[in-house]
Amino acid sequence: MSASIDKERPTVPLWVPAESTKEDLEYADLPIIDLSLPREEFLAQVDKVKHAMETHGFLYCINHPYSVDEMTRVFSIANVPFMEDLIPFEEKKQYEGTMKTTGSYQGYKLREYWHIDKGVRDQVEIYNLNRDITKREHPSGLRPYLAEIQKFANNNHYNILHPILRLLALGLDLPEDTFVNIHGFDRVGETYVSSLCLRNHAIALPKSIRISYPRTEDDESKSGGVWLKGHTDFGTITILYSQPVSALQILSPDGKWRWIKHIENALVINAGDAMEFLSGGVYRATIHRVVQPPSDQRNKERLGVYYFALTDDDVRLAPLITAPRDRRFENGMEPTMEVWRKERTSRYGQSELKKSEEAGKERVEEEMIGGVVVKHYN
Ligand SMILES: O=C(O)CCC(=O)C(=O)O
Ligand SMILES: [Fe+2]
Repeated sequence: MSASIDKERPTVPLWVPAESTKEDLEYADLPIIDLSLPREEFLAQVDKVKHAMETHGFLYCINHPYSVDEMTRVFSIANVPFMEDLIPFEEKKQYEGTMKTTGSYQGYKLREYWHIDKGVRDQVEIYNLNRDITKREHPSGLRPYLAEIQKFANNNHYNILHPILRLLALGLDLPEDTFVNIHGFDRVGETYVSSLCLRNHAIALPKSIRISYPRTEDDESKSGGVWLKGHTDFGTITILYSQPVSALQILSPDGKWRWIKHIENALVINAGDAMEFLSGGVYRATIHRVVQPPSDQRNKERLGVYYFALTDDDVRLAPLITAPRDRRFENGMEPTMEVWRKERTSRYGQSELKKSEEAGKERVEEEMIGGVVVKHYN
């Protein structure tokens, strides 16, 4: 719904997404889960979810509670943190996150904070809010929309995350609410509502401020067109609202990178480290990355909306099943969610990485976190 139709909501500059690519890309073939089915039919999708999470670690969900028009409004609000005429750079600096010192991801991640490869730094801007939006103050330009963002967080938590967690628990023959019980909305923890903006062209704004976030051809070639290095997410489940600028790729079990196809108003769901640990390695935290879009979308802005779910901070990331396939930590040595997220957050894109010594894996870099090898892929 355009802001002007709804009289009760504050107006917001309309976000107009790019058109989908016409290029014939090699897409990952992922199953689709329907969130709108009645309970019995919904739960009958368990085998499909289990298989997807065991192999790809990714799947799509359709029929989530927000309509296409409501999502246009959400994307428009998600773009506000990146609009320099609403939130100038000086104010952004004031709300910059303290990832490195506190391991918390709330606030801005400004451009060029991460190292990608060969001295090339990222051009990605992120604004993260805790699911409880009152935890921190937000830039003035975003304040008119906070009630809607809070509603969006609640909706993600109860109407998307929890139903998926039920299927994932049943897929491990655990009681249905096993994962739901450790993802309390009101518990201490850091699930994030996140918007992420990758601008790859110069835009002219009023007041003749020119903001240009282009990557030079030299940067593109040094980093092999990688905008966000291959990584696993560190939480349990990531909910990503499908958007039309193709750039997300997953590393398939056969070692090939495949593109994620845009499906109108669908969600792309993936498992992260914490889900892999809790499921004893049954569900895979799949490596994914963001690369330069296909040629017909190269000059388009790319705006993403996400809900990054983590368990409650005090949960120990030990396998919940009696016969784990894979144990990443020694029995009893598993970190809590709080320790894992802080370590991962403070080190991501900052720490020294070591080139992998495995043959044929020269583009893989590694670091040790809590006794576990974390890999980064270019
Ligand atoms: O923007 C995307 O498509 C994925 C971003 C991502 O992987 C992340 O922020 O963890
Ligand atoms: Fe990710």
